[in-house]
Amino acid sequence: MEETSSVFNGKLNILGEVSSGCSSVVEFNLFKDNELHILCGGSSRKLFKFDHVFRPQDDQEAVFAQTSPVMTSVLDGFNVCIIAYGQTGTGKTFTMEGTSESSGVHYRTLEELFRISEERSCTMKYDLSVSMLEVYNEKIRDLLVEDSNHGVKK
Ligand SMILES: Nc1ncnc2c1ncn2[C@@H]1O[C@H](COP(=O)(O)OP(=O)(O)OP(=O)(O)O)[C@@H](O)[C@H]1O
Repeated sequence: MEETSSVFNGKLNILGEVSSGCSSVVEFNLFKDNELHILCGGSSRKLFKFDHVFRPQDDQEAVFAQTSPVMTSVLDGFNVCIIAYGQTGTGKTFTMEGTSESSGVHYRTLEELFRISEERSCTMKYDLSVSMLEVYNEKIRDLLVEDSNHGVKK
């Protein structure tokens, strides 16, 4: 997914994917990384505010830089949940799992958790375990067993 962007009146517009006669309906405020503008036609627009909005040029490293303090807080006793939510093809798997060249949140988090637990090994002992579940069509499936119904492990 190759995108270029341009700065226009302090707003960031996505080009690239919209080069074939279409136009982007998403606009970012360059000075506020927590705002997303949806253009609704004419001069009408809707403003959504979040804790943080990633831009098209933000890579896996940028996403992990935001999420890692939350993820690693589990080692200090906090419960953490990160949910990738969105319609099909919007990049949930890419963001969470990534590719061999560009790993996502899962791999980076595990590396970081192991790194910190090693660093603290003189004073703390951590037991790390992983479970991976998919919720699809209101059914929960254990992704770490080959066939959830028969319990055959991968
Ligand atoms: N930030 C990104 N940079 C480059 N490629 C991306 C990015 N996000 C998604 N893609 C690509 O877009 C395609 C769809 O992404 P992905 O499979 O992650 O979507 P998804 O939300 O998990 O879809 P589904 O709900 O159908 O499983 C993939 O080919 C993926 O590699």
